[in-house]
Amino acid sequence: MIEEKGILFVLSGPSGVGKGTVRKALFEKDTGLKYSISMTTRPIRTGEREGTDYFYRSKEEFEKMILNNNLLEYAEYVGNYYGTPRDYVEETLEAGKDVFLEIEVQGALQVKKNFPEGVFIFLFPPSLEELKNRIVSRGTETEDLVRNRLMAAREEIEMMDAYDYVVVNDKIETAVQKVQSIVRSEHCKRERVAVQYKKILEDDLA
Ligand SMILES: Nc1nc2c(ncn2[C@@H]2O[C@H](COP(=O)(O)OP(=O)(O)O)[C@@H](O)[C@H]2O)c(=O)[nH]1
Ligand SMILES: Nc1ncnc2c1ncn2[C@@H]1O[C@H](COP(=O)(O)OP(=O)(O)O)[C@@H](O)[C@H]1O
Repeated sequence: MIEEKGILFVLSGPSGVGKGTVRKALFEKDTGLKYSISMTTRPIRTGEREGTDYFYRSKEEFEKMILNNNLLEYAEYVGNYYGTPRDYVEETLEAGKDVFLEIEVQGALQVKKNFPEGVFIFLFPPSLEELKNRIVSRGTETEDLVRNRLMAAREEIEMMDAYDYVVVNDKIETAVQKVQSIVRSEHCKRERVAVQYKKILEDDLA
């Protein structure tokens, strides 16, 4: 019996494309995926909870974690740090469970260096116009920041080639279904490898 490790799935894409929205809808379904809760220095928002949405830490605590190599990746994003705790990801994968990260593009590219066997999904806006509408309608950004985010989005979109899959986030439910299909299809790939390996062992014994 071969011990199967879990699969690391990474959902990423430009700010405002709908990563958080798609991830939340995905986790309402029974996928068996384990969500890796990130560490951040940004202030907690009303309705959020420590240890559910994020682990909220001071800048000093976060920088200590960087120095101790406790983060699989981290990025500075709009003045705050965000990072993925290394132990949770490694231990969960080791236990044979799949891990799901929802992170911005710089972080996803760092993960790809450490975990090239991960499955990288790029969430793509239906158009730049719609991306702008989503950033504006969320109402969290000033006009200048909206412009900065759109400029950053153009650069982020250029990174798309580094990803295994691209999902257009037109209708939320369709995008979620596509991500679910990717998860299922990756399971089938692993199963195929496992079956082939088993067959080789049996052939050797025959
Ligand atoms: N690199 C990295 N990005 C993260 C992490 N956790 C969340 N993010 C990203 O940080 C960005 C800002 O997240 P947040 O402050 O929750 O705001 P919102 O998602 O824009 O409402 C989003 O693009 C998240 O996907 C992480 O652990 N690492
Ligand atoms: N498929 C979609 N259609 C319309 N609006 C969407 C869709 N997905 C997300 N949104 C909206 O776009 C805004 C940005 O979504 P959010 O999940 O915060 O993006 P991100 O996490 O990528 O920054 C939110 O107001 C959200 O409700």
